[in-house]
This record gives sequence, structure tokens and C-alpha cells, in this order.
Amino acid sequence: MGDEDWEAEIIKPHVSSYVPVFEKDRYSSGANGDTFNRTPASSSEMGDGSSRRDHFMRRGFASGRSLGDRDPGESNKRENTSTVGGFGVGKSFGNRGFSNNKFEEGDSSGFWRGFQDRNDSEASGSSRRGGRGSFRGCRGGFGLGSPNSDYEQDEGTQRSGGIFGSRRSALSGAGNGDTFQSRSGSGSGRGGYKGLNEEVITGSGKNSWKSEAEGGEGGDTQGPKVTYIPPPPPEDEDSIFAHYQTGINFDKYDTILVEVSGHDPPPAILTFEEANLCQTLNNNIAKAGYAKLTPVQKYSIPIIQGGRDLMACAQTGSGKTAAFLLPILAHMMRDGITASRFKELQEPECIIVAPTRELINQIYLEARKFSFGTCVRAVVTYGGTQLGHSIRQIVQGCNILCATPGRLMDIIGKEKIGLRQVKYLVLDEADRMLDMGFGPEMKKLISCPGMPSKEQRQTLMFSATFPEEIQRLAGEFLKSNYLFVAVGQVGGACRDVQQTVLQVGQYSKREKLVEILRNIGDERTMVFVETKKKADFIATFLCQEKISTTSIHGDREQREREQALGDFRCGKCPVLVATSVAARGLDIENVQHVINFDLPSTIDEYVHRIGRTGRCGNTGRAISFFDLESDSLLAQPLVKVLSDAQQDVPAWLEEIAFSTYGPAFSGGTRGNVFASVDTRKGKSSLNTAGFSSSQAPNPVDDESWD
Ligand SMILES: Nc1ncnc2c1ncn2[C@@H]1O[C@H](COP(=O)(O)OP(=O)(O)OP(=O)(O)O)[C@@H](O)[C@H]1O
Repeated sequence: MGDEDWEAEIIKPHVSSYVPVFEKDRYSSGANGDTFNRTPASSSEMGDGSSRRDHFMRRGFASGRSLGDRDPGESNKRENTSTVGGFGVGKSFGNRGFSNNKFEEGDSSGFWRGFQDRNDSEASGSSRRGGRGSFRGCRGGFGLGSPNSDYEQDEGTQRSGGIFGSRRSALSGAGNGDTFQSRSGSGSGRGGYKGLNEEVITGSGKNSWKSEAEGGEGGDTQGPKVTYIPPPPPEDEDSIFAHYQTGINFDKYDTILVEVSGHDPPPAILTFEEANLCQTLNNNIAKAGYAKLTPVQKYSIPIIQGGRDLMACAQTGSGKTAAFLLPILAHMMRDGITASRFKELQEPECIIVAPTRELINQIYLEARKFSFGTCVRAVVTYGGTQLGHSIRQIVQGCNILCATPGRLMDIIGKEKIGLRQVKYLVLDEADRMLDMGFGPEMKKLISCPGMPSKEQRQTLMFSATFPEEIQRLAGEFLKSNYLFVAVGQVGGACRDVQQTVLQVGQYSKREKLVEILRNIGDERTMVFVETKKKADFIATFLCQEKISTTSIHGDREQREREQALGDFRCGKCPVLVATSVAARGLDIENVQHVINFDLPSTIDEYVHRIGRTGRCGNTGRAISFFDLESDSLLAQPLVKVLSDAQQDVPAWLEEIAFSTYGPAFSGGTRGNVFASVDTRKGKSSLNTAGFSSSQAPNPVDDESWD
């Protein structure tokens, strides 16, 4: 039974699974789920010492060398991007996972059934709990502002016609409610898309645009009204500028090779002063704790300031967000913007899109931080929250709109946002934004009435991974003379993450997970699994094992997702079980460990997942369970990623990689493609700042989407 079938099992599609916080002391320790007592945890309940586990003893599970053993000159050994060669190409493979897991079925079905029953019967109880902050955790209360009935009338049932009046039915067959997404799905068209996990759409296969990660916020059919209003972020300066410290490897960023390709790139800058930003921005940068530019910032800031389009690829956690926000804000300050004022139709100068709600909220908070004390007003809107609330925020003034794609199109359709003034269009996690899940929606966005043509706007794309075929698609969005910045190897893993791959069969995974988590102690750990149901299941299981755990995935209500993230951020629940909805972009302080309980089916996804640790020069560890039965097609790209990041490669993994016949040797398949450099071959030009190296990329055949 594949993932599709698991989706179909969900009985009440619009009701979130109800597993907000797994508090180990609040359940009875019976062998199955019938005795499981789900108790929404409050801060005080979770704040006792009960979550303490044995301290991490650094033994056993990590076969790789310790971070301290790393060769200090390793960055000098970096191979040129052109050496990617025949690796990094694997086949997408579906039908893995939980449902095929005899072990899980045999040993846990009673547990699971009991657990599921409770989900179904108690799901509505979630609305009784208070909302929590999504960022920097630990704040209580939500809600604000009286509802504006004008806006709310439009929600939930009948979408406004507007310019997109008929788009839903055309795109997805059955429409989708503003607040409802059928999760029963048709089962069609999902298999080949696996690995992008829950952000993939139900319903209409590859042509469907709708994201489960987005929660199905846009659409025309009936569904329960979304009433969730996220708590406003704290307004005090300390909170706005709260940040964590750069790590011991921050300075090593300077040794990473950077390649800039495209015609006539401006030279990189070496310091913030060289960027000539206004005083307010400089103050904000200092208050944010930024003393030194990261490589992607050194290159991207002058390129954006020079008015060029940009596709930038740099490792996870290396400061891509500021790389686009700072020059955009600098331009806005220089050119002058329309000061925020109430208007029914707002015309932002900048639109930023990102694939998940939590990520776009994080970007918004960064935008708010850097624009602090200026007249630039940033607003965020994302699915799973009350549309009327978003609109009320927007109409008060909006220079920078941060949005998830579905919600953005809804707001445009409601004619609350006009596009005529758009000067900057930013696609964060751009490869994800352009793939089959979001690509159609992005195309609609750029062909919306009023949207300036690509010649008239500046389009900026950022990601840590950029498969070649996505680069080619991106051409439609970018001016032909766009610049491509590759910091290190495109799609390469962050070297500050010590990667360990363990051979663990399905039947042993849970035991191994518990062993590792007990050794880790209270250090913050993200555990990635492949399906939403499995996320709930594993989180519940860990709770039974007295390990304080919460979970985040696309079947949870937004309130629950934000609460889970808040509890994880503030350390109340040091373990977060997540699907790939949390794989990209999330910047959470002190995540020391990532565990791939299930490996993803694409290597890019792996790179993003492990990038939740080892950020901003800090070190981290990633442990992946490699199941011979289901993961062998990932062996080749995994060996490539490990060796490029100068990690130990287990001999057994190498053996599998070389014995597995895979598309690595036949041109590649979507998903595991490892882009080497700018796909516009032969146009490479070295930048002048002394960091670069260049080599003509190997030609790679065009691939079709199918
Ligand atoms: N120049 C800098 N000095 C100090 N800290 C920085 C600097 N640039 C960024 N940071 C911090 O580094 C962290 C990671 O930055 P960011 O989230 O932008 O990374 P990213 O490259 O977008 O990662 P991902 O690929 O995972 O999305 C953030 O906490 C950010 O505030």
C-alpha cells in the first residue's frame, strides 16, 4: 500500500490529526494506543524536568569521525562542480514506507488503531486549545482584532470570481475550499511525485497545483471556515532582533569556492560597508548580530543592487534570506516607496513566495527585522489562517508581501493586491517553487493582469538545490542575462553537518531511534519520516517511550503546527517528528541533530533536511537510517553527497551504490539530479573577487518531465 492509500485512510479529511504535544508523563504506558492519553500541554505542564533524558554519550550509533577530526584544510580539497559527473542521478521510487512495513503492522496495529480512533473522535477538541506563537516559541495567546465580516463572508464557501473565477475547477477537478482540502484524493498521479511529500497535491496528479503543505487554503468548494488567527509576533525590539550566534565554522565560509556565471557580473563586495546601505539598515544589521557577510551575500547583494536578475544557490543555513532582503530594502529606501496607508487595493513593490507556511512566516519576520524603523511595511499571508485577518493586515499598507502561493493567488483574486508596482519577485526555495507542485501557480502569477513582464521587474531565485531541469524552467521567469551564483557545489550538503548513514531495516528502526534519542539527551532533534501518518505514529510512540516529542505535518491544523514548532523552538519538546513540510528553510536555533528515520526519495530533499542543523557556521549531526529494501536507489547520490562534503562513506553504502543499476549512468531522472552549475553552458565568467573557479560543465541531456 503506497502513501496514497494512507492518505485515503483519513476519515475526516478536513479535521486535523490531533497530536499536539506528546507529553510523556501524561499517558498510561499500556502496550497499545487504547490507553494513550493525549493531553494538550501547557507551558507549565511541559516545563518540568520530566523531559530530561540521559545525556548524550557520543557512542555507538555514529560510525563517522567526530567533527573535531575533520581535516581543517578540507575546503581546499573541494572538487570543482564539473566533477559531479555520473553520480547524483537516481530514480524516484514510490510505495515505500510505513504502509509496507510488516513490522509496524504486526507489532503496532492495535496501538495504531487506538491512536487513530482517538484522532477521529477528538479532533475537534483542538479548537479548544489556545494558539501559540510560531516563532521564538513560548508565547501565549492569540487572536486579535475583531473579525471583519466583509472579508469573512467570502471565506470557506464561495470564492470570489475575480480574475481567477474558474481556475480551480480547471486545475484540480473538484474545487478546493478556502479551508478545506480533500485528503481522500483520487489516488491518481501522486506516485511519481513522491519525495516531495505532503506538499504534493491531492486530486489531479501532476497538473494539480495545490499544496498540502499549504493546507489547501485556496479554492472554491465548501469546507469548514478557517478561523485561526496567528498570534502577532512580539513588537519589542529585543524580540525582533533576537538571534543566535554564528558558529565556529562561520569564517570557513570564506574558503568555499564561488562561481558566478552570466554576462558581466559586478564584483563581489567584502563588507557590509561596501554595500552602501542607509544608516537605518546598517543599524538593523548590527542589531541582528551580523558583522560579516556570508559568501552568498557578498555576491548577491551587488548583483541585486545592480538591477540584475539572479539565480543563487548556496548551502543551507548560509544566509540566503538576508542576501535578497537587504538589497531589496536598500533599493526601496533609495528609490522611495509609497508609505503605508489604508487602501482597499494594495500594490506592493516586492512579492516573496516560499513553499511552506512556517517558512514564509520566518521570512516575513526577517523582513520586519531589517525594515525596522523604516517606512517599509512587510505583511505575511499564508494558508491555514483566516483570510479576513490577512486582508485586514494587507489593507493597512503593504510594501513587501510574503506569501505562500495558494494564499497569494486567493488574495490577488480578491483584488486586495495589485501587481502593477511589483519591482521585485523573489522565489525562495526556488526549485521547489518551480517544480510540478507549485510551478503552474507561479506561471499564473507571472501572467496575472498587471504583473510587470520579466523585463520590467527583477526576479530573484534562491535555493540550496537547483536541479538542472528546474534551472531551465526558471528561464521563463528570468531575463535572459540573469546571473547565476553557485556557492560551493550546487545541491551539495553543508559541511558543518556530520553525516552518518546506518543500515537499519524497517523492523529495527524504532528501537534504534529510541536508542539514539536516549543517548542524545535533551539536545534538539528533528526526526524526519516520509508520511504524515507515520509522523503521528512515531511521535506517539516516542511519547510512550517517555521522550517529549511533538510533530509537524500537513494534516495538522495550522494552530497545531505553530504550537508544535513553538514547543520545539523553546525546548519544551526537544524532539520534533516531521515530514518534509519542515525540510526546507526553517531556521531553528540549536537543532543539533537531524535523524532521517526514513530517507527521502530524492537527494535534494536529503540535503535540505539535514540542513536544519549545522547552520550559520554551527556544527550539527545527521543520522540516516538506510533500509536496504527501500533506499538502494538513493545510494549513488548519497555517496556523492557524502564524499563531496568530505564525510566518511561506509563501505557497504559504496558497494550498494556501485552495484545498483540506476539512472545515474543513463542521464538521470528528475528528483535525484544533481545540478553541476549554471545550465547555460559556456557562458561562465569568473568573478574578480578571488574566490572563484570555473570549469565548463558537462553537458546533460534534456529530460522530459515524465
Ligand atoms: N552575515 C550574517 N552574520 C550572522 N548571521 C547571519 C548572517 N547571515 C545570515 N545569518 C543568520 O544565519 C541563519 C541562517 O540564515 P538563512 O535562514 O537565511 O539561511 P538560508 O541560506 O536561507 O538556509 P536554507 O537553505 O536552509 O533556507 C539565520 O539565523 C540568519 O539570521
